[in-house]
Amino acid sequence: MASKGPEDEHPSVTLFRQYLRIRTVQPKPDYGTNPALSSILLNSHTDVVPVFKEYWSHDPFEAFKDSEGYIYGRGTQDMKCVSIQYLEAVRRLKLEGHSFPRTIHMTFVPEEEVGGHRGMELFVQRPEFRALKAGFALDEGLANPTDAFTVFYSERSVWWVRVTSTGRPGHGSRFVEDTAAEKLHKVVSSILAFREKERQRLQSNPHLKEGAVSSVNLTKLEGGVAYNVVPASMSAGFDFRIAPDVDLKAFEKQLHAWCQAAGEGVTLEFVQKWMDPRVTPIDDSDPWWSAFSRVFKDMNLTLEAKIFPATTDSRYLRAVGVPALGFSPMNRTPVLLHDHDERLHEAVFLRGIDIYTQLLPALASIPALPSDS
Ligand SMILES: CSCC[C@H](NC=O)C(=O)O
Ligand SMILES: [Zn+2]
Ligand SMILES: [Zn+2]
Repeated sequence: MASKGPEDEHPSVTLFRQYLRIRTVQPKPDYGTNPALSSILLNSHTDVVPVFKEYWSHDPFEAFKDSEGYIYGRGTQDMKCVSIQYLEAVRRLKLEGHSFPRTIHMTFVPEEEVGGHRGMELFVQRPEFRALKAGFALDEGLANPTDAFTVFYSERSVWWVRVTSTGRPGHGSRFVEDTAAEKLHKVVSSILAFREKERQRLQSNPHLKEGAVSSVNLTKLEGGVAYNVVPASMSAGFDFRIAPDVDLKAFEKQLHAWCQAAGEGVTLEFVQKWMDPRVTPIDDSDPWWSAFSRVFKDMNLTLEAKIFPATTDSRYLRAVGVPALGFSPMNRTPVLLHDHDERLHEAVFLRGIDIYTQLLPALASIPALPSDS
């Protein structure tokens, strides 16, 4: 038989035959026609966050698809969709016989959900990363419930701060002076007042988006041994997300000042402390942005540029000088990352592949730039 359809063929054979169709013929193999130019890096992380299975309508690891076409599963939005969309767009472009001046690399990295410290943070320091010669990167974004797509050009700096207050212990029935709890309460009040100020600033200005103001939440309280023992030490944990225009040195001083104002024996330590916020240019004079945004104009799609409210591996890429945009092609989709019933409609997923199929040629065809030499 000359050619069997893929339906009754072993998938390994199909894959083999697809590989054979890619024209890697010397002396002009089609794996990026101008290796002197910097490459396009398509990054995605493979890890996902845990689930509370009992709150899910379907098993979060079964990839259940309902009768309307919604696919349920941990990672449908964050960000297994994007990994497969990259692969499918590249596969489509290869099957159509395209090749571009710039090489396209895909990285599938671990550990993003716990800070990327043993993932992208290490990888960007490796010679293997430098060998990729990445000139521009795409990484994850967020869904947008409206018709528009969101793209992220920066992100807030994450600071996880543990404030420890020490004071005099004693019997729970007495007015003990200088307790750890009183002083911790003062710091908590100062920080929550800052939180309220930022919340009001966001609420009162419709032009401001979530990522443009700083946020903080009190996420941990630790201390105490018994109801009738005043503890000598108590601590509070805070998750700060600091807007990219904030002077971080000055903000750190402010944190110390709040601790000092609470009294003696109040100290702070950092569990996460990002000090290098970067902004990827999004003006039309920037060739990467110009190519990226032009595709949306040509496809008649609306694009909203924002600051990512949380953190992604893009920060490590930007910090080593690779301009990165956070983009997950999910419009008309509620933001359900890390949530119960995380899901994505198959039509939105498939449309995302179409978008990458337009985006990748545009980015990989940008002619030589001053930054390439
Ligand atoms: C600093 S480690 C935490 C990384 C995590 N990233 C995605 O959710 C976040 O909380 O933003
Ligand atoms: Zn993610
Ligand atoms: Zn996540």
